[in-house]
Amino acid sequence: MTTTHSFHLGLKIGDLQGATLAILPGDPNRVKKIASLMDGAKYIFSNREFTTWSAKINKETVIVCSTGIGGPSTSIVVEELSQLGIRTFLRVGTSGAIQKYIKIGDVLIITAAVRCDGASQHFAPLEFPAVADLSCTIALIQAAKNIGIKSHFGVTVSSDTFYPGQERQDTYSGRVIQKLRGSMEEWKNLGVMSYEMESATLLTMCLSQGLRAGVVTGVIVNRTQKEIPNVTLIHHTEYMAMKVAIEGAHIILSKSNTFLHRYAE
Ligand SMILES: O=P(O)(O)O[C@H]1O[C@H](CO)[C@@H](O)[C@H]1O
Ligand SMILES: O=c1cc[nH]c(=O)[nH]1
Repeated sequence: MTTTHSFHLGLKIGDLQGATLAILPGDPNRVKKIASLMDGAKYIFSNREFTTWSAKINKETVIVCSTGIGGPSTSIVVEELSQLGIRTFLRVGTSGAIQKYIKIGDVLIITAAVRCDGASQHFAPLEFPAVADLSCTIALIQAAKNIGIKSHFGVTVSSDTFYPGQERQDTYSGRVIQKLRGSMEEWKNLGVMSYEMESATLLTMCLSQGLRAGVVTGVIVNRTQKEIPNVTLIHHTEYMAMKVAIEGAHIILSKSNTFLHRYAE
């Protein structure tokens, strides 16, 4: 199915100039920053939490579009951009580490997500795994290496809420419902790296519909030490994750990368 105008993103097919890859930050304020790190950054449209710019990598158009926070708005972005021709999605976001060995400022390449969201269940039953595309994951790992950033790869939990779903106790009510008490310790013991809020929806949607998706997040807090991130540490970490996403896009679009192309075709 194709459409000429998207209801939420406000995009027309011509705006994409044949782009097949989109970089998806959560925060609309990150869109211009990401596009400006590439060639020919151009504002396209903004509506609600969805801001869209385009830019070029090696003369090929790449779309940068914010998802807002959480699965429901992410699912809208993936649906409307895939209707307009996008086939590869790279999420770039922030996350809270739950393993002691992960430091603030490290980047996490997400291979799979624990589906503690609601939106992904509208696309595939819970037994279906939220797994990243292998070629995107390899490209992001290579990208972090090229840039010289410390990266880890593994699983994240995607939660619908920032506070109780990630077992934060220091809240207005101080209450975490019984079902979620001890959940952080459990994920930690199972080797999960982090919490964030969109990957499960993105990865489930893409894997179940023949689309490619990869995820890189910058670690802005370590939950084994602290509940709330320190805002002064966020910008550098965000910047490093953005650099990895752009370099990853570069690798994915590079025609000389025969291994990735053979794998993806
Ligand atoms: O920085 P972004 O991409 O928004 O990602 C993380 O930050 C938000 C919560 O503060 C959630 O969207 C979470 O997934
Ligand atoms: O702890 C964190 C940090 C960023 N985003 C999240 O969802 N959780």
